Amino acid sequence: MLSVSIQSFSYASKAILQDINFKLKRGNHLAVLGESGCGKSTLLHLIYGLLHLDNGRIAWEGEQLKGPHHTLIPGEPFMKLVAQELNVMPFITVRENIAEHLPRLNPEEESDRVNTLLNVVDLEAFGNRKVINLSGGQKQRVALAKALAKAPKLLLLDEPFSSIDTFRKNKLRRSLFRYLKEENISCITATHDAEEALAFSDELLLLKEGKMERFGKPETIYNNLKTAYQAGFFGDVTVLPPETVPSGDRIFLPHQLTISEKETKIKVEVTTSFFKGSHYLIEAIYKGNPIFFNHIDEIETGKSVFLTEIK
Ligand SMILES: Nc1ncnc2c1ncn2[C@@H]1O[C@H](COP(=O)(O)OP(=O)(O)OP(=O)(O)O)[C@@H](O)[C@H]1O
Repeated sequence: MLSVSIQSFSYASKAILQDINFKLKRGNHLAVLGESGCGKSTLLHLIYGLLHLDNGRIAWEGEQLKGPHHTLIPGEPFMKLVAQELNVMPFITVRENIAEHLPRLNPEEESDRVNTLLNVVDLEAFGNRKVINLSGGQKQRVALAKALAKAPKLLLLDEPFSSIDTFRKNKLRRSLFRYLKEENISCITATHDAEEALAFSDELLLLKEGKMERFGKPETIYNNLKTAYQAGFFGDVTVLPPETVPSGDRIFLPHQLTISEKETKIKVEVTTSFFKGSHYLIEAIYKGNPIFFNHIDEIETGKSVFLTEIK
């Protein structure tokens, strides 16, 4: 179990993180979601032990982590951090990179281990290629495999899929998170990608300006979004005055509103239809404010329709 309790952390005099408290069970995956600059990387660096925490306590299996003032080489040995600046060696092969820190006692075992990891990151065809000749996304995958080589207990991922195309990203995420579950490796991912956070995490931490906005199960948070800021992570937000909706819920994501055949209190005028593949996102105007809902077809600009909430 990882236990994080940060009263405050500042660079110089500027407070970056405040009152962050959570626990993460062994083998569970936490996604940290927040705007750029809200402190996601700082949180990972504090946990990893690159930054010193004066006001707070970070513990693993009940034991406090001492931080950089007490260790010669920054970083706890049982953790790995895959950061935005990749820790890969360009002039050696993918296999050599992954095997770099393995104990080299049994060549056959080592080779099997490298093969397993090449499979997890879908780089089997590139094992003997020098890293310098790989794309940015392929380098990110080498860095991931390298971080997993010595079987860490906790993996910290800072935007690990940022350079990877959608097709590969989905495949890689499924394969990586399945592997982490099988191996009982805890993982914390800093991300801007709400879809990824919902699909692959056991716990979700929403950060707002360095403070904990929400912490909990993704389903619980998503089904009970309390503010427009929280909802904004997951799509275009509509805020309606309470008198317009019988349930009294005022914050809506586009899938929660639909066209009503009957007259309702929410009469809107359509301004734009955005093609989303499986449906259209419709932007409309309600009493001078934008309102968003999903619809199967495009709707003519200027058309008036009535909306109702989907229960
Ligand atoms: N070494 C540093 N010295 C001073 N301020 C810093 C330092 N590193 C980061 N900051 C500031 O701390 C804040 C949080 O930065 P951090 O990198 O943790 O954010 P982030 O949420 O990871 O952002 P992004 O999503 O853009 O990577 C930012 O305002 C940043 O400018």
